[in-house]
Amino acid sequence: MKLNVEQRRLVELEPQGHLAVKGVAGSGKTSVAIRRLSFLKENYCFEPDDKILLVTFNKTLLHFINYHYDKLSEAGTYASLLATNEKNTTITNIDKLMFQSFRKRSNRRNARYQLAEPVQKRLQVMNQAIQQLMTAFPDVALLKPKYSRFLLDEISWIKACDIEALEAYQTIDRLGRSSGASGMPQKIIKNSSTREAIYRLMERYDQLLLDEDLIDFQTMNIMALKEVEETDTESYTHIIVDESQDLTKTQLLFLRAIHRDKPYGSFMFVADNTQSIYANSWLGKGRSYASIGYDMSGRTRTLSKNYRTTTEISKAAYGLIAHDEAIMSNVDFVKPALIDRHGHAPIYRLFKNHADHLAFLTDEITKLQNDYALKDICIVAKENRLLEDIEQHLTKADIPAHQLKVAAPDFDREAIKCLTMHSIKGLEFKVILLVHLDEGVLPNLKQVDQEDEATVATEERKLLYVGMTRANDLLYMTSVKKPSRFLREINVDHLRMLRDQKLHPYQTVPIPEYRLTDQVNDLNGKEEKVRQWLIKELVETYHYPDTLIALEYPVQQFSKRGYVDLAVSIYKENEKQPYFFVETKALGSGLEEAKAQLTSYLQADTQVRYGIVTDGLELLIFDKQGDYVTDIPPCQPQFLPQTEHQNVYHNFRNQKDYRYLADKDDARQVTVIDQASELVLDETLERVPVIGDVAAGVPIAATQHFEDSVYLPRGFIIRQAETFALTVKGDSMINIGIDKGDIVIVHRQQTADAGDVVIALIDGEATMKTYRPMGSDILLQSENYNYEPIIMHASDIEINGKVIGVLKNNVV
Ligand SMILES: Nc1ncnc2c1ncn2[C@@H]1O[C@H](COP(=O)(O)OP(=O)(O)OP(=O)(O)O)[C@@H](O)[C@H]1O
Repeated sequence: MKLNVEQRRLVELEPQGHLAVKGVAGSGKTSVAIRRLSFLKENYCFEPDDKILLVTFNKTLLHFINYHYDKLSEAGTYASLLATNEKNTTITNIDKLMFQSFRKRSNRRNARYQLAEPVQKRLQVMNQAIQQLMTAFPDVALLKPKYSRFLLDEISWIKACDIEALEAYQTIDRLGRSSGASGMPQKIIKNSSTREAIYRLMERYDQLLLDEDLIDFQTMNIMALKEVEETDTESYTHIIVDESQDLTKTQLLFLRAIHRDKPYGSFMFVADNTQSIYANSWLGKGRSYASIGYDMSGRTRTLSKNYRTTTEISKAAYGLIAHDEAIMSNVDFVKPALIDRHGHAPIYRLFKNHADHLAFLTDEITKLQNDYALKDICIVAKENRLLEDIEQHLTKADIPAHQLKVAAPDFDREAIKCLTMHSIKGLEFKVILLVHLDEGVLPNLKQVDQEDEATVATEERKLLYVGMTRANDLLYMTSVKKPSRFLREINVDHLRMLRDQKLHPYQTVPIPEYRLTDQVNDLNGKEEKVRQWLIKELVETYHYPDTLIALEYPVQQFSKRGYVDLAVSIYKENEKQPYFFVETKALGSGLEEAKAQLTSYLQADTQVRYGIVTDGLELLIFDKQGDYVTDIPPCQPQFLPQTEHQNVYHNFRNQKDYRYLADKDDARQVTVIDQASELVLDETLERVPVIGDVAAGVPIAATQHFEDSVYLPRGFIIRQAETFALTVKGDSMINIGIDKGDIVIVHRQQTADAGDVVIALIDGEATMKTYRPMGSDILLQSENYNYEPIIMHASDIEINGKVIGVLKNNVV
């Protein structure tokens, strides 16, 4: 991979303290971070105590980096990058790093704290603390065991923000959540007895845990921070933090504390706020670097090109975030730029039940195996529980699948990977299947107060964005029963129903936009919704004019007459005949019955070629033999009734051929298309009169009357006033493509150069020949071996003009 200029500059920047790198998904942030590590190691580690740290938030990303660069270094490309086992270089994740400091502190102080796991233990202690404090705060309705989960979250947030005093908590903006969960009796407003009660609750809860030698995860982080602030044992000359937007304030302060300030030292924060998906993150909520002690004025760089995904996937993903005011107005938002790499549009499917969903995944993955290795395919869901069924189902169908273990992921195993949206952050796979994008799952607003809905929805929208931007080549998205509201935010033009189809997923057409309503019986019918969606697709995506579409098309089956829901006809040799029949069913109502019905209609009509059945969620296309066809055949020019003459114009001035389309009823309506480039010429047309006939054989009498006109682009002629046209009689010029019935375009002139095709008058009769002067004689040469050349003295020949083009008579 060759870095672009901006990326290379960042890698090779002379280290001068702190720097923020903002970048969009897939812009090479991680790639830059890793190369930067190598650059600093080689050039800016002079002293024996100089050390470099590359830290990630996500553990899976850490493994992914090691996996990737292991591979690269095996290939000899980045031998110096595989530095994890070298003394002065550490690549690790923040939790591991902080846990080590916490352990050191515990050992130093001979303390035996354990993490309070599982969550039930913490809830139990929380309930105990609530009971003990209830009487002290009788008016705080939030102090109830039923809110213990919510209170745990709030306390975790206080610690993550390194809030060390009640006064600080009373005044801090509560970004990420403005109130209690759904049904909460009180808002957590500033300077309130509620905030005081929560703070005291935290102290009590921590003490109760400590009594059992327990601490929670956030306290462990605080202890780690204290350890490095107090002891100065661990320090790094250079620190690079990937995914900075996800770190809590405590974690960021920890990193600041282990950074040793040297004149050639550096601290690079790499971040993308659009991918900030954690409630407790600090910078990701739009807070400034100044809040953790770094002034970034003039110290920010941006990477805006997404190299990972195709233009089609990027457009869909950007369409999603463009809907979110909170994301767009964030000061650190970077507008993504597209690179020109094209592929399939993202595929979206909705299923009415789990069985259909699982069947689709199995079928599709079986097909995908023709193009991709299993390990390059990753199934992603919001929650682990949603992946379990799928994993089991695939395994039963002999498709190896496994949930990637966060602690020790095996990226090389030849099996489909299953991951949650959170743990896939920072990673990429050739094919991503984002499953269960169901309303209620994403977003899950069940526990959320109305006021907080927008905030939580932003977080979950970002989660979907993260998932979508993991795909290199192909992105599938699925929902079961009810699609996530976010899918409605993605313009349906960016999505397809199947990999090799142009068809967009079902979308309800508003009744005022229904087409062919004069043929519709019940505008409010359920089946009509699906039919109208398909009509819209046939017209807008497959380009059939609605004049070729008929509803309730009659089909005679022996003595019985049936009616097909929709028939598309085409013209063949100017005769209209049915091309395909369609049966539409109400949304999600299944296709079996419709397919049987349509098969009998196909048999009954001798001309129709294909049948299509759809219920909006599924669509089958088959021919008369019952063989399935990949896509609906698009409308082609020859399917339409002939309304134009189609001819070829050969331009002698540049020796190029053009398609010349003239309206049958109005010769002035002309379209000229360059045959090589297929581009339509956008030039003013000039009228050229057809003034008579010219012999291309024996001379015939020159006539001078206006019969007709042709219209030509201005660039084809030299001067309109000097241009005329003649209809060709005879066949003496056939070797250069001028035939009987063609119209030649002539520029009026009295002289000619050798080789010009001229109109010459001999004894008042016009003939067309190639002009060859021979001293005082002129040879007029036919371009047909059957005709002898004519030799005449120059004074006996009058040149009337030079042929500059020919409009062929034959229809193409
Ligand atoms: N200049 C480049 N030319 C070609 N490919 C590139 C370039 N820069 C990055 N890539 C590729 O783009 C993909 C994304 O890179 P990387 O993971 O470093 O981006 P990122 O900004 O960290 O992404 P994210 O934040 O979405 O995880 C990788 O496959 C990488 O190899």
